[in-house]
Amino acid sequence: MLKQTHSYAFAVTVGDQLWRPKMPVNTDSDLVRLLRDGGATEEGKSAYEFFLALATCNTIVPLVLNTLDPKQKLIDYQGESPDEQALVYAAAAYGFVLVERSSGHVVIDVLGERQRFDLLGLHEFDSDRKRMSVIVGCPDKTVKLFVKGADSSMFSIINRDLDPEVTRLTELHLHSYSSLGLRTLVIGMRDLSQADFDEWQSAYEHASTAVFGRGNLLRAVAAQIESNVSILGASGIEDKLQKGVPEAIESLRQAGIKVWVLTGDKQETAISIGYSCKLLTNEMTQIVINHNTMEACKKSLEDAVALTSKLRVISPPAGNAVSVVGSPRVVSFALVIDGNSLVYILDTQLEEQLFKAATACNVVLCCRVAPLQKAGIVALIKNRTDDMTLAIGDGANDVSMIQMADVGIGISGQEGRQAVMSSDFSMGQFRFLVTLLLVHGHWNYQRMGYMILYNFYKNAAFVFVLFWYVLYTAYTLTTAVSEWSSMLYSVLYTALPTIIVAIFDKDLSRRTLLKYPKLYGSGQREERYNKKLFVFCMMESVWQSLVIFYIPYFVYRRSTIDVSSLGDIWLVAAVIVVNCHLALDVVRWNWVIHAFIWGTIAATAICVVVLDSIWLLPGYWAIYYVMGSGLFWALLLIITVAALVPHFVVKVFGEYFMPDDIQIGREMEKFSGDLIHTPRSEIQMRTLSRNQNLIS
Ligand SMILES: Nc1ncnc2c1ncn2[C@@H]1O[C@H](COP(=O)(O)OP(=O)(O)OP(=O)(O)O)[C@@H](O)[C@H]1O
Ligand SMILES: [Mg+2]
Repeated sequence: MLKQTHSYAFAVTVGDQLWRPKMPVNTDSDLVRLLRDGGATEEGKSAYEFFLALATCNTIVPLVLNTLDPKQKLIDYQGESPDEQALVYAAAAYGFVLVERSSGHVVIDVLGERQRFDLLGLHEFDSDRKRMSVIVGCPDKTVKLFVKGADSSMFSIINRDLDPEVTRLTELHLHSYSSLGLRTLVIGMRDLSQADFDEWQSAYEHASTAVFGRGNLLRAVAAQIESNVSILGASGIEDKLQKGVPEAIESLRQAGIKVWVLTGDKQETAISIGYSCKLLTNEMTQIVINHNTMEACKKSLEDAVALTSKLRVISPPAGNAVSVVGSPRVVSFALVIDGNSLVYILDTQLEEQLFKAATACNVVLCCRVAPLQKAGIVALIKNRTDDMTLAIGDGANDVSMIQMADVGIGISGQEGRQAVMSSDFSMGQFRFLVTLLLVHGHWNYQRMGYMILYNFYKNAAFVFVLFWYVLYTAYTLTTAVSEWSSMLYSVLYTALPTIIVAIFDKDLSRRTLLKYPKLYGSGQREERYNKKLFVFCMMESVWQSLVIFYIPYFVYRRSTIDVSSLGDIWLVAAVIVVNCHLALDVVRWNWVIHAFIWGTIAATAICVVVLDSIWLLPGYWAIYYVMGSGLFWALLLIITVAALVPHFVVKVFGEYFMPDDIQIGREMEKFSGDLIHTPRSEIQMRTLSRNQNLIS
């Protein structure tokens, strides 16, 4: 177990300079002594080779940094795997300081003595093999293979003839490390004879120069040489959770989002991390599926489905997480399933059972899964439900699932850029996901929903006005509104306010949305865009068009004004009505919205006057015939009021008698004094009808 504290155990002298690893590591004095003095004993030799393996079997690049003191330099280890960095720092602290790396060799300061090791071969780590290995030519002319990897993959390649006690003890230690939530690795070694090496070299050269299927050939060569390995030791590395992860998961779950965890880690580590991020709780019933045969997996899945449905019958559904005193206890389930079992389940007839069991559980935790299995799990949900899936991950092994999910998010961290490069959004910390979904997701949804409806409405309202006119022209499709005005209606008279409101308006503040994650449910219940709202907004546009058309029609029916003047009145009235309609729906006013809504109405008036002053156009002087009279202005006012009264009344009644969560939230914001004193649990929000899935 390697812990970082503040003591330097080792430094390297280069010329008159002192080189120190950048990260201070606390060391075990017994182990340091064993390494220094115990070269002759079996235990000392193993320890020596263990640290040599840590220093050589990696892809870390050492960088030498200057310090304020010209006599001191810091060695910074850079690499894509934070685990490898930790291990190389640990090796350095015990006297195996990686000083230099080139493509063909590494230089390691071994207990004060510089040694050059030839890198004869490197089988890179990949998440399917779950191990990596290097072939090293040592200064004493021996050739060694160092391997490190996940326990599951390492125990399958060890030399069974060697001391079984070592294996047993290693397994015991690994179990205790992973139960503490540490990420474990097993390190092994094999001495290669010249014949072994020659055989490997020719196979390796053949594979690495192959034009087709190079990856598979190289993997086969690696599998060939990575056998009969003897165990040198195991390591446990603390993988600290980022700040705010438990709180973020809690918020997401309150928002009705199902959180599933897919990790390449060992089962015990994954469960322990599940507890520390509060995804798993002691009240949960854990269903563990961890088998090596299809029959066993099938039986476990059937049992899981039966158990969840049986216990659900006697307890309320999962969505109703609020338990009332005296009511039956809410039974929540966590499904823990490992990659071995998924091999027999994904892409087979058992997939359906897995889907049933997983959706019946509150939490799903998949461990030791390969990258393609991660994508398979996302596809399991995506192909069977209408729910949206979101995958978030930080490593190269998360790329497939990020690409498979509807929304892919990459965390830019210490594990390289692959996840970020393949994602739709990238962020520095997991907790920012809450703001992305609950705040920006909510705002975007309500803006998009409203703007789609509003655009249908405003265009329909105007087109209906033109249509009513056609009824009086024997369906000849002549129009009272000039062609210029018809075109400018969409391009100028009503376009900009729509865009500005869609950018600036916010139905609720960021603070409220973050404080009450259940407000996110509005999107899941499709409250801002649905058939009912669509029909309602079409009815509004019919009503408003009737008001806009018929009031001037009846008023001027017996007058001498021509059809172009009437057309101008219809146009100006329509622009005022649809813009005032928008103004009625704006929640958060600012000067930009004011400027664009009222400015657009003013701009329309100016444009109409200018167009009617051009003697070449058909409606020349039309507006001047009517705008001089008070009747024209009174009409505009009457039309606007009459057109908007139903919208206003429905809005007021709806908000007063049937307020939805958003409206309650808005009122709370208005009386924010009360908001501060209202305990969170007293505010009842609706439960969700649909779920969304988040997979990380
Ligand atoms: N550089 C490495 N060298 C050797 N083995 C490694 C290395 N990195 C990871 N492993 C082993 O392979 C396993 C699988 O790694 P993988 O990157 O697929 O998932 P992970 O990093 O454990 O989990 P997560 O899915 O949370 O990123 C790890 O649990 C670890 O035991
Ligand atoms: Mg990883």
